[in-house]
Amino acid sequence: MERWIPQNLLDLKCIDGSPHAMAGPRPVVLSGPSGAGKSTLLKKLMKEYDSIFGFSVSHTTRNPRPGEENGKDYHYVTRETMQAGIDNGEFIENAVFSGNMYGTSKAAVQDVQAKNLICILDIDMQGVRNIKTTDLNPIYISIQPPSMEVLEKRLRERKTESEENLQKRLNAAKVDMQFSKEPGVFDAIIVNDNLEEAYGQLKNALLEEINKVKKVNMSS
Ligand SMILES: Nc1nc2c(ncn2[C@@H]2O[C@H](COP(=O)(O)OP(=O)(O)O)[C@@H](O)[C@H]2O)c(=O)[nH]1
Ligand SMILES: Nc1ncnc2c1ncn2[C@@H]1O[C@H](COP(=O)(O)OP(=O)(O)O)[C@@H](O)[C@H]1O
Repeated sequence: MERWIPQNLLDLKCIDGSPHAMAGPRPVVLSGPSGAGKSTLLKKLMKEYDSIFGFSVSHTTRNPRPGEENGKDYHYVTRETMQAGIDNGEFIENAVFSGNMYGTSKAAVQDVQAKNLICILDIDMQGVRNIKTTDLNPIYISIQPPSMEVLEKRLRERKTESEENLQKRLNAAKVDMQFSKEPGVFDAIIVNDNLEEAYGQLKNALLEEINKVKKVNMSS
């Protein structure tokens, strides 16, 4: 078994032991406004391809929603714990969204890559900007709602947010929708109107990486 000492981000690619090898398939970043359907789509993907994709479990200071599990949806932590982890260099990126801290720890990505799975990150646009300064080299996919009106309706019907939080998310969504139009930021932009169609587009965007993993799995 290869001993792993994560010293810097480069090591995240070195699960086969070779220092600069593009060992596994590329990770996948899903971004887009809160309520656009990122969780819904990635859960569908992980259900259909459970031996191919693994979720990078972020840390957050927000409270768990009913049905969410610590360690599965997020690692729920206090601000003090999160800040200590950041100060200690344990995070690849971190951001404040709607008043709460969120971040991807090195361990979250490492856990998935150590299983030779494609690591999926669900992160906001600050996370996208920050990941772009690292050498993680993921495929960037933006999930967008068909309109602000539909987004608001879906967020309200999800019934997870207070009115104040909902407004914060809608304001952030406007900025996010502009950001997604910046050329070169995303490899694919998927408008989640009809869920099945959006899911089909997502699978299509990831087909090459899915096939890479299938090939490796078949030969091992
Ligand atoms: N930068 C960054 N953003 C994250 C991370 N985890 C989640 N987010 C983003 O934080 C935002 C709020 O997430 P959440 O509270 O789960 O609400 P939801 O997106 O409405 O379900 C979303 O845009 C997520 O993509 C992370 O580790 N880093
Ligand atoms: N294509 C769709 N049509 C209708 N409702 C959808 C669609 N995609 C997602 N939803 C619903 O919209 C809400 C927001 O989706 P969610 O996956 O939680 O978004 P995000 O993770 O981007 O915040 C959820 O209640 C979800 O069931």
